[in-house]
Amino acid sequence: MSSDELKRRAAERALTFVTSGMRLGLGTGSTAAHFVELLGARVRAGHLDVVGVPTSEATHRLAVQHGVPLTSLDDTPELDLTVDGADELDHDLRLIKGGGGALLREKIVAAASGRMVVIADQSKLVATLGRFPLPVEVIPFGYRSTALAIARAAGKLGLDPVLHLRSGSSGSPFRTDSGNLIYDCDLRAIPDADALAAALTAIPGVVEHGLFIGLCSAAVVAGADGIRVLD
Ligand SMILES: O=C[C@H](O)[C@H](O)[C@H](O)COP(=O)(O)O
Repeated sequence: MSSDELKRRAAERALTFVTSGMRLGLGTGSTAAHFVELLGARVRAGHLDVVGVPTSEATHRLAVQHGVPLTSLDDTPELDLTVDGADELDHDLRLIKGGGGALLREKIVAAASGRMVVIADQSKLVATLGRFPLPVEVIPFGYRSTALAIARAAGKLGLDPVLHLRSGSSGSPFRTDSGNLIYDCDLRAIPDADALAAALTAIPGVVEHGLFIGLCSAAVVAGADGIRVLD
């Protein structure tokens, strides 16, 4: 079974967490896109009555396309449930997110939600976070100084945070929906995610990092042998 089919199965299962009347956070990425599409089908069929807050401009467009009614955090500052993908998750439901550059809005929306459910295919579940390069969002002012501070915080000699580039472009830096830059930090393993998260948060030019700790309450993980719900 393809990884995309597994993502869709996880998304389908996550619909069982949704009930009418819920205010939902809508994640970003290929897995979350399956959820938005399936959710839209239920809404259009009259089986669910929900409102969603998208975590990116891309998800906003997708939700409109699939007929999911939208609101904003300004109008609806508290949400019931966010369903989102992840780049990695461990068995303590700590996550790396932001491979698609949406980590800032994703974290704000997750923090405003009573529950966050992550949907993923089995390949994302790891014993120790860090195989996926950790995205760190920084403001453009002084970004090279901020990169040095990130390398120091990561405590790895020779770590070279790499500026995330636009896909398929001529090498221009990727800009987030908030106009910031992303550094990808290839750490191989993050043995103490809490300490790293605190160190990154303390750097003035860092807007947010892709470590999601204490935010995710359940994960739906789809593998070839079935679906597991971790909580
Ligand atoms: O910024 C992107 C998000 O954090 C995504 O949820 C994450 O990158 C996973 O994306 P995908 O479901 O496409 O693997």
